[in-house]
Amino acid sequence: MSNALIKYCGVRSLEDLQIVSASRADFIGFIFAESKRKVYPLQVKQWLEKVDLKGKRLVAVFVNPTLSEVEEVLSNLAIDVIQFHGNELPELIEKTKVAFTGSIWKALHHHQETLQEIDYYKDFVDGFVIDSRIDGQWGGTGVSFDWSAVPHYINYTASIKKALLIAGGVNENNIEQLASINPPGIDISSGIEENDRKSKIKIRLLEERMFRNDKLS
Ligand SMILES: O=C(O)c1ccccc1N[C@@H]1O[C@H](COP(=O)(O)O)[C@@H](O)[C@H]1O
Repeated sequence: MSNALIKYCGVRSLEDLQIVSASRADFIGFIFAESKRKVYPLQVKQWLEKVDLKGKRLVAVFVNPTLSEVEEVLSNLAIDVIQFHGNELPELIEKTKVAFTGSIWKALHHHQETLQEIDYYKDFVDGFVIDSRIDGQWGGTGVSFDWSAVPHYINYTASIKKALLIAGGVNENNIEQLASINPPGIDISSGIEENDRKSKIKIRLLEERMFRNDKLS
């Protein structure tokens, strides 16, 4: 059984939103950055008026935004978490906190010095998303990193009392392997898509496998 929180990210249509709202996700993410998954605040606002989120929390994902881009999203949408997925500086994070009382997560790419990067950001954010490092791309790559490093991230973020989500290439075929390492959170975008749309079938398979032994525990 897994206790991991789930974030389904990269919702880019009303249909995607309806599908993930009916899932077991805890968080729903929208990409406000250059990506095939990019969405706009007013568009998302219209979708949200038509869908019951069933208590799921909303995450706004940015890549090196200006403060006014962040403010535009916050003024239109009831965002619970901001995820900074670029190389944002602590100054921007601090300015964001003036108008935002929700949680802030910093996404970092897995490499030799990611634990030092966690240290650098730890006083400014509430949690971390660890994603794969792929040249020329910030996220949404569909590529996993070497999960033998995940226990180090779990132990370190627990010791500093920060949230942790593992991202990058998670799908219905490898979810059991990742869930068995017990990360506190799992973040998925490409792995629940079919032809650039969120897939009910992939989500059902992934959740069946992730929570396979729930009834036995
Ligand atoms: O999903 C995107 O298009 C994206 C673009 C720019 C920055 C972050 C993006 N998504 C984040 O990437 C991981 C999930 O990636 P994957 O597709 O499951 O491998 C997750 O943190 C998303 O928030």
